[in-house]
Amino acid sequence: MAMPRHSRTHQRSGRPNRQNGAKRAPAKTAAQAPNHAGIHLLRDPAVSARMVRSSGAGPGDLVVELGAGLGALTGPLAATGARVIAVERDPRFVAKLQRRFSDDDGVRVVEADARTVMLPHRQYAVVANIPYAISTALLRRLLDPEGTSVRQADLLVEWGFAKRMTDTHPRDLEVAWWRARFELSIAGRVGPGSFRPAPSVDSAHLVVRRRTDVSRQQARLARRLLQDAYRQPRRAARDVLGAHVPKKRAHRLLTSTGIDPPAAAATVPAATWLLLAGELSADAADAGRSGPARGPQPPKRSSRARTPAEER
Ligand SMILES: C[S@@+](CC[C@H](N)C(=O)[O-])C[C@H]1O[C@@H](n2cnc3c(N)ncnc32)[C@H](O)[C@@H]1O
Repeated sequence: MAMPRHSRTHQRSGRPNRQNGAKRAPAKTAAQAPNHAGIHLLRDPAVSARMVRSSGAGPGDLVVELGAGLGALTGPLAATGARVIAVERDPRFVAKLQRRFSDDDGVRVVEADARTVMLPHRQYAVVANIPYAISTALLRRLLDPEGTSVRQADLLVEWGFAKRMTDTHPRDLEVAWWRARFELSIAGRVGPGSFRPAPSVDSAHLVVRRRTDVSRQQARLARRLLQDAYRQPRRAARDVLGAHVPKKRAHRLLTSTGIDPPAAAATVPAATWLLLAGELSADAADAGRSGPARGPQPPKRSSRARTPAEER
């Protein structure tokens, strides 16, 4: 990413808004009153250390830190020997970061909005204690299939948000689709005492890892199945799958994954649709075709749905 050591790539809006780092809940007491418009800085070095360790950052790696603040994560990240691009929107923090890391060639401070800053083309990791208000926007940005080459993201987000992202039955198609290509998991719960000032809700260390066990074709098929299932949640699972393979095959595949074929599509976990997409992808490969199987099928290998690991 060709950015100057300190580049002002985007104008700040100038509007006083809660996206400027607010951990959502308004302060209730003077002692809790947020500095810098509600920004909750990380003050627990154990949390920073866990996040940095989890990111796998090391020499030769490129890490983008979004919302670097005063550098609670930037410092430990730089200590791993990784190259760090610290993105921060607030010029007051930018100035402090620049002073703190002026002698460190491995850290580049960029004054920009994390939602629009140019992201690297080469593979990179993200580590961030991001404002709750922009969690969705950032995930959308980072996990855009066309967009970026993010390998892993370690994020501090609101606990409830992390639960929604890792739910067996994601409420939103978009989240289900992210989960077909990335593993989203909660690595730990982080209490308000880990931040200054303390927010009024718990946070989660959310880990997002690009899946290496899902082929492009499987992901494409999973998207189609998920779209159908989310758009017609009451439609029978066998009919959703039956739009892509003959009915008998759909029946067998669903049964082998423990799904009752007439069950409503909405009751099938997102992970199962991904598994089924793997089966369709294998069918297409077996048939020597590039697209999903549509017409009558050759004799089946096995009615047992293979796990993504077996697909490799
Ligand atoms: C919750 S604080 C975390 C700061 C620091 N990473 C830490 O853990 O102590 C969020 C930081 O993100 C910055 N920020 C807020 N909105 C941003 C945006 N859209 N783009 C870049 N930085 C932003 C804030 O100025 C603040 O420094």
